[in-house]
Amino acid sequence: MSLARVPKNGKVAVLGGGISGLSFAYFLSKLRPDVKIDLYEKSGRVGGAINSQTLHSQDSDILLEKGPRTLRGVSNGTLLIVDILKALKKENVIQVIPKNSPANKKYLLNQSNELVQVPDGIRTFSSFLSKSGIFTPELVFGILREPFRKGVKDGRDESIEEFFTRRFGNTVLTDKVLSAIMHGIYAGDTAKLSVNTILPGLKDTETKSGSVIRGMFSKLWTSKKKKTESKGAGSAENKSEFPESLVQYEQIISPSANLSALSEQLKQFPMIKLQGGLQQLPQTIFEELKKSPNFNVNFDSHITEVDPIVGKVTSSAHGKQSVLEYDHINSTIDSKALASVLPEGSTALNEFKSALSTLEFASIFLVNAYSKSGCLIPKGKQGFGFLSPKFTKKIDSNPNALLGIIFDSDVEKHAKYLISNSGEAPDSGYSKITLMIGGHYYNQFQIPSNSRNLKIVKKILAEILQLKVDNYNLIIRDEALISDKTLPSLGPNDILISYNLYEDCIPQYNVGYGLNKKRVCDSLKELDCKMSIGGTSFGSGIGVPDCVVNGLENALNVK
Ligand SMILES: C=Cc1c2[nH]c(c1C)Cc1[nH]c(c(CCC(=O)O)c1C)Cc1[nH]c(c(C)c1CCC(=O)O)Cc1[nH]c(c(C)c1C=C)C2
Repeated sequence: MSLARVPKNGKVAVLGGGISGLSFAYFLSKLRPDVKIDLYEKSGRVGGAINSQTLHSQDSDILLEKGPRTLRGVSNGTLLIVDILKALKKENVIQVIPKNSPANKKYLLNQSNELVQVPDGIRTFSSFLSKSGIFTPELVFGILREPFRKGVKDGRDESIEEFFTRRFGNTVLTDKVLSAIMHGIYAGDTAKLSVNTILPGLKDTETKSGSVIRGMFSKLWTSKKKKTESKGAGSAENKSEFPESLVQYEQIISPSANLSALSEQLKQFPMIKLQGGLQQLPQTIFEELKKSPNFNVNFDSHITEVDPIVGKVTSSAHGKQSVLEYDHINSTIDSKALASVLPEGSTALNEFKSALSTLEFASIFLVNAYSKSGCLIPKGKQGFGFLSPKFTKKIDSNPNALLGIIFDSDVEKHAKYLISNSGEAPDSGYSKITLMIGGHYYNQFQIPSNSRNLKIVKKILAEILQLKVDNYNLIIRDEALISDKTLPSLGPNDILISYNLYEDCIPQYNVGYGLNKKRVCDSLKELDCKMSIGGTSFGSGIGVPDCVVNGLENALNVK
């Protein structure tokens, strides 16, 4: 069965006021202004994981991003986001980081606690090879042998680590490089993350060519040949470069979007941010939704039961219970939360519940640090930030469970406005960083207490960022406990440390995820019910742009 269209003047419930729920509500309200939309949000704010907070001191306002802060420039979701902000007259907050900006430099931590730049040219490539510890006879021998190793064609899922061990005979690349990249996207473990879900291109190449290296060379050759041929023929391909959902967006919702031109423009910018914080995105969408008489939001609302067959949502807010029936429910809450409010029922419903509950999550201890005198980022290491690899299979090879650190102030200082030509922001000498700690490590040992984690933070500042911590006065804030957003005036020797523990915040696309997602989709279809699901658990991916695309697809499916 496919999802039923919402009837004229029908009613739709959206569970979760994060970017996924808001995007779905926004697109549906544009496609079907007649439909009544009720949004249920458990907290008192919109945005979910996107959470920009401002602390006010006497002489400055300090913006702290507690969740995602930048967007990939080249992605379908970013095209939608930029077009939405333009349509809602917020294009003046869009900032971009050009390709050649120092803010694009990324570093990897090596085992001697040095930051080694990820190659962006020949000079950085040779220094990366020598300093990252990957240039070993083991790796060279592994690469030379790879084209002659037998390929496996059964499509069986395996971890990234298993795949690389099978193809290259060792884990040098995964331990020292890939594990870091996976820390920087999923906070996940290469020994568990699914190669079929996360790197499907690699698996595909092996299946088609029998070898990753041979397959890559053959792809390079074919694409070069295609380019020459199309140049010679002077032909432009007719097929749209965008998926059907974006084509429909341009046709129905935003006919003046010109996504092709926008896509060409954004290709120059690998990274996008919003002046005033990424929160501007959910907030702007929310302000637009609120203008509609057909939109209603229920804050502080706890969902106690969702019946996807009848379309019933039972919730309580401020001690009052409500039971309402809908023509459609779009759930964007995490899969565990959704499973916990589904009633017991048919085999298909139980199968749906069980598939939803299987997903693992990772938790993050997130610390924003700010110094007025700019002491936090090591000299000569400006850039986006650095990632810490696993180094080896042993859990104690990264005893601080550090995943990576973002150099927020470098990104802020090099951002340019997309629309106006206001140029680079003046350097006011401050530094601001975000430490990400924990992730998959917290699934292997107990999450340390906040005080233990703060000791780890000091150790990281001293040993990796080379800061003489004892010479500074640390102003420490547990943001979950402090509601007052004012700060004392900060001096040059003060360092603000603002921390939060986010439990179970990032879904882990581990081995078996693909099959499990299929179980979720199949059982949902079999239920013949009134529910679609979005969010990061079983939506289109983990990034903000993925959530927006997923919101559009779900809205188009019921329009
Ligand atoms: C250190 C931990 C983390 C850092 N970012 C995240 C974590 C867990 C979360 C995250 N980062 C990315 C995404 C996906 C976004 C999307 O698809 O839109 C998520 C959820 C993007 C990303 N970050 C890095 C890479 C290589 C990527 C993927 C490609 C891209 O968007 O360019 C690198 C990176 N992340 C962090 C650091 C410190 C870092 C590199 C220095 C922090």
